[in-house]
Amino acid sequence: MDKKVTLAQLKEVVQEAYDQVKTNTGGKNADYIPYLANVNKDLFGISVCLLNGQTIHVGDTDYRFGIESVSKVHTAILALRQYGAKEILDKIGADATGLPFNSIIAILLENDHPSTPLVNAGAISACSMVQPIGDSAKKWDAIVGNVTDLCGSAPQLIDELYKSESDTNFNNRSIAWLLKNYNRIYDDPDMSLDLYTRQCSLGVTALQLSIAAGTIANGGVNPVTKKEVFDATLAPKITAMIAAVGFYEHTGDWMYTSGIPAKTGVGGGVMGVLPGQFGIAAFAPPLDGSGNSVKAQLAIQYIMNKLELNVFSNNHITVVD
Ligand SMILES: NC(=O)CC[C@H](N)C(=O)O
Repeated sequence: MDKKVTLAQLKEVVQEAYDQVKTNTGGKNADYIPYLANVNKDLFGISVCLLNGQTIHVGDTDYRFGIESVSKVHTAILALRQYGAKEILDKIGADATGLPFNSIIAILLENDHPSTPLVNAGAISACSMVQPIGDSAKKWDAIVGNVTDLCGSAPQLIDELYKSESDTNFNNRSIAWLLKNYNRIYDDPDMSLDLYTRQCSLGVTALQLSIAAGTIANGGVNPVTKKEVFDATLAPKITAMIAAVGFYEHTGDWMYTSGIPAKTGVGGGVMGVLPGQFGIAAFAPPLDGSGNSVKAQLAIQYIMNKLELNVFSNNHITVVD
């Protein structure tokens, strides 16, 4: 069913979601990365990017927060661009782990396979694959350039977060070297881990993330800059990965209750992709027990349900003047 909504009606729904969720006090900031524990817990913003490039934003959508695991999507796209869909499936995979994002057991259970670029193991593996192999500075330029193209503007490294995370990422160090043991790291393990840690420390806004989501929803063409960032054939691949594991061990519950493939990060960001319709992002630091922003989840669920949209239904909206 195709439903016509005006931009004003859509704005009203986003504003309602914001008003309903703003006072929620559930969850708490990530504290295993010291920087994140100190971010203002009351920050909250929602941004929607339509495929004609219009954006709707409410709340703190210009605040730069740590992109964290949402960056896994961006770098998976870069790896897909550089290697193609088949090689990424063979070398990393596109599977759900059903386990927490930083699980070591998942690597062992999957016969040494990192499962997907959207959990820590696969993301470190993806960073190792970024070309040119062996050149950390050029790899970093490629990672940042790709994030910039997807978001339509540049991210900024949050130095304090990078330092905080580098000083405490012992679990990820184990993952990098375990993967090396299984020949699943395709460059120097310490360099690959450092690139991963640095990309997680990029500061982005909810507005930027909604544009990145809009680029995926729009088949690889950035709706705002109109630049073709990646080939349209890769869009369903990356969305399939997000749908399979975007909320880690709670991905099934998330898809069931929200109907939108979305990826979370412990900085409090969530980025959702509704193919052919829009990209959405919400940001609020307090997290549930699995590291997913409580308010961002509620806000996106509210909007999807209110508009009666679902990636598994036949409902569409057309935004009219
Ligand atoms: N879920 C996340 O956002 C985790 C990202 C964080 N940089 C980590 O590796 O632990």
